[in-house]
Amino acid sequence: MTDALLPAVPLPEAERDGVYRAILTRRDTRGEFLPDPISDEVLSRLLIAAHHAPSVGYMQPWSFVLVRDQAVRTKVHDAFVKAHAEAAMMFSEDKRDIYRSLKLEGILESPVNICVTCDRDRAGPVVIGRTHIPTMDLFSSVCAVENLWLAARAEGLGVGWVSIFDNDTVREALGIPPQILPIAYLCVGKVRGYHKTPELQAAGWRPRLPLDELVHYDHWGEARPDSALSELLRQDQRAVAEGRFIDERLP
Ligand SMILES: Cc1cc2c(cc1C)N(C[C@H](O)[C@H](O)[C@H](O)COP(=O)(O)O)c1[nH]c(=O)[nH]c(=O)c1N2
Repeated sequence: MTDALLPAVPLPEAERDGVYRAILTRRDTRGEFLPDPISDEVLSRLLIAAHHAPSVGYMQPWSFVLVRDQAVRTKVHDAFVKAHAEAAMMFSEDKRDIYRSLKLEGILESPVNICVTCDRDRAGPVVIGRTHIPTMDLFSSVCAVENLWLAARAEGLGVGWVSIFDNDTVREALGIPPQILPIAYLCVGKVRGYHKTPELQAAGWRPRLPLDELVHYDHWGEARPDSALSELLRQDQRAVAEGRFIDERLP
């Protein structure tokens, strides 16, 4: 079986920059949603992006439940409120007030919610690439989520992932059958704008970690802080933080 190869050359500069721009300015959006509906044309493009994600054994285990119905969304929101109160008590006292002050969902304000699921039986019991690591199908659905998220950023939309609820309550609200796993509950819509830094970072919850310290060489724990790559990683990360990456760090 042969298939013509596309030339493996970099994308034209503006397109390449656009990919990096989408990645670097993508945000988890919660409090900025506008009620404007999303057109079917845009929604179709987002779903096309999601459907072209990589998947283990080409399983394409995902499905997408589009949720606009207010009654259904209210059930999901109720589940969030309950879990959110429970979650607050799990954090140490010094973090509890910050946690409670964070806006962590846009279920009712966004015009559409999309639940991305995983059908673990979609390609039969034996799947190329899942034979020894059974969770690979779950990760494939997450790849679809990230594709959708980046496409939404390219379209000027916001996406907020909500995972603070009991999954079975959400499954019941959406009528998802027992053999299908809800993977991601996404709030999608037009937004007033994107925060420049992740909200949890701005709130002092956690900083972005130094990338060069997350890279190991040949063996776990083997660091090369003085290598040329480590220095580049530090410079590139600084350039991202200062908004100079696309202008200064791409050739
Ligand atoms: C699997 C998973 C689950 C969640 C999230 C993300 C992911 C990947 N995030 C969003 C998360 O807080 C956010 O991605 C990080 O704080 C980084 O911010 P940016 O995405 O870069 O804006 C998220 N955000 C939120 O407000 N409520 C939530 O329940 C969740 N759940």
